[in-house]
Amino acid sequence: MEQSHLSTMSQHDLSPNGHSDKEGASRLPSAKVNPIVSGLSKIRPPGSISRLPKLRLNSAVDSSLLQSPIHVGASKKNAVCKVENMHGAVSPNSDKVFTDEPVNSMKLSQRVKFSNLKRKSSGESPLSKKMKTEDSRVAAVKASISKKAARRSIHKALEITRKKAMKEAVGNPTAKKGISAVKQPPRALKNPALPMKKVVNKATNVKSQRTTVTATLRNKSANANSNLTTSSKTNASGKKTSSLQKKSSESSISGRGSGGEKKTLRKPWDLRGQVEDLKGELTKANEKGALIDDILTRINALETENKNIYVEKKALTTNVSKGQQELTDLRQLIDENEREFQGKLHRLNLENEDCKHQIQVLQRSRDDIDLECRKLRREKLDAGDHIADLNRTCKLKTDENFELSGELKNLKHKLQEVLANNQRLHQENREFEIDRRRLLNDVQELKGNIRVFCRVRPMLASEIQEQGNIDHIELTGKSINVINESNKTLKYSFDNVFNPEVSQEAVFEDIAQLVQSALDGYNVCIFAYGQTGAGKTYTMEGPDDNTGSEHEGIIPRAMRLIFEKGEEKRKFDWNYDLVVQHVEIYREILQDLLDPRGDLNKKLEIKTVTKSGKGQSVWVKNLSEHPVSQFRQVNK
Ligand SMILES: Nc1ncnc2c1ncn2[C@@H]1O[C@H](COP(=O)(O)OP(=O)(O)OP(=O)(O)O)[C@@H](O)[C@H]1O
Repeated sequence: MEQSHLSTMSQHDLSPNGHSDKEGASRLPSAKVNPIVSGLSKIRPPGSISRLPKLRLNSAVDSSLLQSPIHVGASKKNAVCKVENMHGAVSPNSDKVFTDEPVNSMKLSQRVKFSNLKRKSSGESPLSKKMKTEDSRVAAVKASISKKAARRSIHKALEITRKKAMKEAVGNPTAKKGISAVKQPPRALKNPALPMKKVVNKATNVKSQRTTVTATLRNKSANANSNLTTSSKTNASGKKTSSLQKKSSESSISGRGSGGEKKTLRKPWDLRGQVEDLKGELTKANEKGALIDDILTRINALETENKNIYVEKKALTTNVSKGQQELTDLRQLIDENEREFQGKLHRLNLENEDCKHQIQVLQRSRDDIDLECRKLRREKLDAGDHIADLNRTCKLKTDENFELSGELKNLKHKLQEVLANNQRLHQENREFEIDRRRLLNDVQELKGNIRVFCRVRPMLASEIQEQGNIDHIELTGKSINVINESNKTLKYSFDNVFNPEVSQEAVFEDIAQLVQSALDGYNVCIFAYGQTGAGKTYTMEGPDDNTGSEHEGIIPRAMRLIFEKGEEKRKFDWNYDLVVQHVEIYREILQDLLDPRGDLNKKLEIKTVTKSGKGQSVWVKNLSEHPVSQFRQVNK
């Protein structure tokens, strides 16, 4: 039954909020296994001994003592404490010290965090080292309160207390009052939650009561009932003391001891027996007092330890807060770094894809280049063969060139001779040209500067149909014989007479010399005269319909000859600039036929300019000029 009570109390004490919370206990399995850690983890401020938790000891306390609600005091070092069996939830097989002090939930949660941090951390952090140190200290404290050590301390204290009590009992005559005081339980001891300072005060009262009991034993003559009555007057506990005294008396009559043992009923006159009983109780009280002294000593040690742990835990808490803040900062930094890393990773993946694509393109290009290289190597081999052939050919050509160089030298020499000869011929040609011009001009002058040709056109089909053949005109060389109506022959002589069968080319042969005279720098005028339909237009220009170059008239043929003669003269360093003017005189009115504006009202005037030594030059004022360099420009 004691053990089951212990288990229940342990679970309740370890709840995070200090109440009977099984759920809270279940969340803290480690606290269940080692409850002293939780009790010590609740750090008290230095000097607050009144709030220290009550300690529960293990089987070092006698079972009868635990069952009996006897409160005793011990005088060792004037330290007083109490032990109650009602809270002595100590396991007989356990060396652990328990406390019913509510455990601070925050501290426990912090401890759980420490454990979590310790588990999460792969290395040995300073916090985990501190926790390990704390656990080792707790283990040391538990070991110090081992069963054997407690028994030795209790026996020693009881021995000392017994001797002191016997000495005082012999010399104290007022023992009768103390008997009732011994039986009187202090009010503070009924309340397990009383502060430790009050417990100490009550224990001081118990000490004085124990001294009184010793005095009573020394007298050996006091009446138990009367003593019990008298002690109620001197006891500071008042009414409660009287009630306890009555309980003690009844207990004595009923014959059962406080430890549940069966006691022998003492007769009222059996003072010796009663003294023996009191001695036994005194012995037990002394044992309890020694035990209390030992416990107080350990309490002081634990308080000191508690203070140190408090300071350490405060420092650890500060360090943990800093560590948590650092951990939070590190996590934020890790998150930022992770986001940045993810962004960089994404960019790198994209770049990687681009690189892969570029690599594929480059690989294809490399394959193409390899193919091209193989092709070029083959071409190189072919080119090598070709170069060899070319070298051979070049060598042959070099030899040939050497031979040709000799020939070239000879040719150059000949060329020099030809050039000299050409120069000579050129000079001769110039002289010949001058002679030719002079002779041509003489011929033209001999022929006459004004020459008249007569051209008889053939009869048209319509004329033949209307008039038939004409037989009254006879052509004889350079004259025409006309038989008039009186049958008289009239002879007309000309520089030349062209019969109807003479072609345009034949007519132009005589005209061509005049063109040469014009190119030689002489003024030439060719015009046709005759009645309507005589054939002037045909002779000068050609037929209306384009029937071919053989029917071209004098003007186109003269123009072609001018350009041809000009090109020939260029070979002999002659340069000609040709301009064209085209004017029509109709009814004494001049008309510019090449006027680009087509101004028919433009007034043209024939002017004559006298040049010194060159006679007169005729020109038409306001007549447009058109430079030409090719025949097709004028044959439109
Ligand atoms: N030598 C020729 N051979 C063949 N046909 C010719 C010859 N001369 C003129 N004719 C023809 O005679 C016709 C009249 O000729 P053309 O128009 O040249 O006369 P014209 O003197 O210019 O007349 P007009 O003064 O009225 O202009 C034309 O049909 C032309 O083809």
